[in-house]
Order: sequence, then C-alpha cells, then structure tokens
Amino acid sequence: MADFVVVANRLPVDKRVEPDGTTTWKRAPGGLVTALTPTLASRSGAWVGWSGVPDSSDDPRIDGIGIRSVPLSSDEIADYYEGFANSTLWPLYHDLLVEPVFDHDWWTTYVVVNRKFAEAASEAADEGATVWVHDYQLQLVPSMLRELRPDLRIGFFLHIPFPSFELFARLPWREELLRGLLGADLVGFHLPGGAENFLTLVRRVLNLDASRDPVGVRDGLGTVRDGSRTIRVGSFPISIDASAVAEQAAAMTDRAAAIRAELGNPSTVLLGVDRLDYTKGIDVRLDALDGLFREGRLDPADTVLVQLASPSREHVDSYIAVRDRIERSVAHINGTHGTVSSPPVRYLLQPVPRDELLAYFLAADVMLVTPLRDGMNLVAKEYAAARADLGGALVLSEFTGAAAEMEQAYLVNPYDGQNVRDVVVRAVTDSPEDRRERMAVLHQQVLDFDVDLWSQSFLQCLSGAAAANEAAR
Ligand SMILES: O=P(O)(O)OC[C@H]1O[C@H](O[C@H]2O[C@H](CO)[C@@H](O)[C@H](O)[C@H]2O)[C@H](O)[C@@H](O)[C@@H]1O
Ligand SMILES: Cc1cn([C@@H]2O[C@H](COP(=O)(O)OP(=O)(O)O)[C@@H](O)[C@H]2O)c(=O)[nH]c1=O
Repeated sequence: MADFVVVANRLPVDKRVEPDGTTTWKRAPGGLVTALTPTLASRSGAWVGWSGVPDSSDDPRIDGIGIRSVPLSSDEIADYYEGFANSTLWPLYHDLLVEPVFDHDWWTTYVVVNRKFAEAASEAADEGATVWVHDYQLQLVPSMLRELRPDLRIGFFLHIPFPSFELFARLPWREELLRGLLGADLVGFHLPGGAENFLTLVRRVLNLDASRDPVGVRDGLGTVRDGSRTIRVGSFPISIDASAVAEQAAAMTDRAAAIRAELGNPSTVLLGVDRLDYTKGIDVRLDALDGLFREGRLDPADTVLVQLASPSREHVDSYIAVRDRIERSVAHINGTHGTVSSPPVRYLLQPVPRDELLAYFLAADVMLVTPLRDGMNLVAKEYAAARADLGGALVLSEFTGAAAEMEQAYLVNPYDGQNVRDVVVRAVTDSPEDRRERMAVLHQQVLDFDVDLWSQSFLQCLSGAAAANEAAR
C-alpha cells in the first residue's frame, strides 16, 4: 500500500526481452518520470499504468517505486488508446487539426479501461493517500476513484491543451467527462486559459457554480462548488530538471563537434526533435526550408536541417498520413536542392537516446520548435537548459504552452509561412550578441522555473484543497 500514487496511461518503465529470453526493465526516459521519481521514492510511492504492450501484467520494482500494471487487451488498446484517446480527444483538444471521430463503441471501452485504472489505484492506495491522476486518457478516473475511496486526496493534471466551449461541447459525452474530472480536489492545466475554459464549461454544461475571476499561474485558483465539495482549478506549467540537463549536456561537447563534422561542417545546422505527430508542425519547418532555398535566402550547400522524429501511434490513420507527407517533403527538398553527397535534410525516424539528443542540442545553431498546437513542449525547455554556453537560438511557435513563458525565443506563427521564413532567417543571421542575450534569459528562466517547482506547487495546492474538503465533510 502506498501513501502517494501516480496514475498515468504509461508506466515509467520500458520492458526489454533480452536475446536469451530473460526480461529486464529500465526506467523510461521522460519528463513525468523525472518529475515524480523523487516524491515517489521519498513517500513510499506507487505508479499505476499500462506497459505499452498487450496483455502484460508484470509488476517490476524500480528505483524504489512500486509498479502496478493495468493489463490491456489488443482490442482495448485499439478502442481506448488509438481510438477514443488519440482519434477523438487528441484532435479535438488540439484545435481540430484533424477531424475527431465520435464512436460510441470506443467510448464504452474508454469507460471500461478508466474503471480498470481506478480499481488498480484504489487497491494500491493506503488510507488517506494522495493520488495524482494524469492526462486525457484517464479523465473519468477521479470520479470513479472518489466513489470507490472517498478517503483519498485526488489531483488531476491535463498535459495537453483544454479547448473552448465551442469545441468541447461537440463531444456526445461532454457531461460525463466533466463530471469525471470533478471527482478530483484539484484539477490542473498548463496555462490559465485551459483552466478558464474548464470553469466556463462546468458552468454552461453542468450548470454548477464556478468562479469567473481570471486564474493565475500557480496562484489565484478558480473554484467549482459541487454539493458540499469545492474543486480547485489552477494553472501549473510543467518544466524539466534543468540543472541536470545542463550538467549532462556539458559532458557532450566532443560528441556535438563530431556531429557537426559528420554533417560536413556546414555554416548553419538547424534542428527539429519531435514525436512524429501532426501537431508538431514538422511539415511547417520543411516548407519554410524549401521556400528559403527557393528564395535564395539560405544556401542549401551550406545549411543542414537535422530532423529527429520518434515514431508515435503508428496504427492511427492521421499519423500514417502525416508520416507520408513529411517523408515526401524530405525527398522533395533533397531531390530539388541537394546533391548526392550533401542532402540538406537528414531525417531519422527512430527514438534517440537522451545523451545523443543533448549532443544534437549543442551542435545546433537554431532549434526549430514549430507546433501548430502543443500543451507545453519540453524539447524547447531542454534546448534552453542545454545551452549553458549561451550559444544557439530557439525558434518557437506561439501555439505551444512553452511560448507563454519563453518570450525571448524567436516566436513564430506557424500558420503564416512568410512569418516562419522571416523569423528563421533572423534567428540564423542576428548578431552573436543579440542571440546570446536572448539565450541568457531563456537559460536562466528554465533553471528558475524547473520541474520541482511544478510538482511541489501542484502537490501543495492539492493538499490545501483536499484538507478544506475533508474539513467540510
Ligand atoms: O504515450 P504516447 O501516446 O506515446 O505519447 C507521449 C506523450 O505525449 C503527450 O505529451 C504531452 O505532455 C508533455 C508534458 O506535459 C507536454 O509537454 C506535451 O505538450 C504534451 O503533448 C501526452 O500528453 C502524454 O500523455 C503522452 O504520454
Ligand atoms: C523525439 C524524442 C524525444 N525525446 C524526449 O521526449 C520528450 C518529449 O516531450 P515534449 O513535451 O516535447 O512532447 P511530447 O510529450 O512528445 O508531446 C522530451 O523530454 C524529449 O527529450 C527523447 O528522449 N527521444 C526522442 O527521440
């Protein structure tokens, strides 16, 4: 039994089957794992989640964290994860970049799977424990868990944007999803805008009393009254372990120089690092590069774009389509502007290990983060943290959560191709002093507002919100 339980779609471990058939588990890389491991380890914590493969029920123990697998069948993965989570909610919450599918069978499976997670959390949690539920895959878990275990302190955090009334109200299951979230004592979003959208929806769809004042960052929480309970609603922008990133990156300078040499030591190295997702705007930056070569504003003989793309949700149609678009664009640029010995785009469709990523960050003159919509984007923060040398420049879409904090980046509107091309050229050609000044502010910012602040501020607000509800009970 644990007194702090994290509930997330993914477990914080990767399963590896060795050539001799034995199974080993490794801590998975990723922001959430890094953010929560210290709290989990210090508080006898447990993590409830899915292993990422069908029908797996191993419960390894790693870094002092108890793991509790929620086994999912292939059909459940198709309907809950690929279907309702990533073909209904994901596109709807990301501004309809592709058309969401509303399928009643997927919804039924979403309810069944959310109940499995709630039951597993209920079995893992000690009397009065704190349970922190994460993300759009599990929006029904807070209320299911409250019904099973009224003694628990329950927080929920959404890692992706939360849409306006006009978008969310299209969901045939809008009431159920809002009610699901209201089982929590505290509901958190990256940005105040998401929290305010939630308050408006609760008022208009459920007719509950919800506050109308603007929500602050880590402060000025909104409130919803639901019977005798008060649900707090707030903004908590996630971040990274910036000092660890800076320290690890400092050890990668030789590898960074080797990468530039492997690329032929061009004058300008541009870099993109993303999951292969249509939200990330990989095609936006490829189109900009093509345009800049055509306009003669960048020289294809002396410019290289490295695009590292990690495969994601590969069975979902919209992901198959975006991969196809990107690969055609890469081939077009290399075919039109390259030579056999020096194609201007180097594209990798593989997950890249953390150390190697940090070396690429150091090797890049300009980091291109151009999503059409993104909850936060930790890559932008990692790049700024890695550049303790104050070198490099960050081009950042206004439509990422990160842009709300990183105002000294070269901000772009990814929907305006001319703006993207102009800003990329500015980032490449601005004086070294101007670029250093911008990077100095960004680097300090990510050091000051790190992941510890994110988790501690959320957990502190959760403790206050839950205590108030316990007193009212
Ligand atoms: O688990 P997957 O389906 O493979 O997807 C990976 C994760 O993608 C999403 O990440 C979001 O969270 C980041 C941290 O808060 C944020 O920076 C980013 O903007 C979001 O897109 C998703 O929300 C996670 O649940 C997935 O595990
Ligand atoms: C492509 C790639 C990424 N990573 C690491 O993954 C996360 C990505 O987080 P972000 O918030 O930017 O976006 P999503 O959660 O994917 O929507 C970041 O920590 C990257 O360093 C990685 O380790 N390897 C990769 O190939």
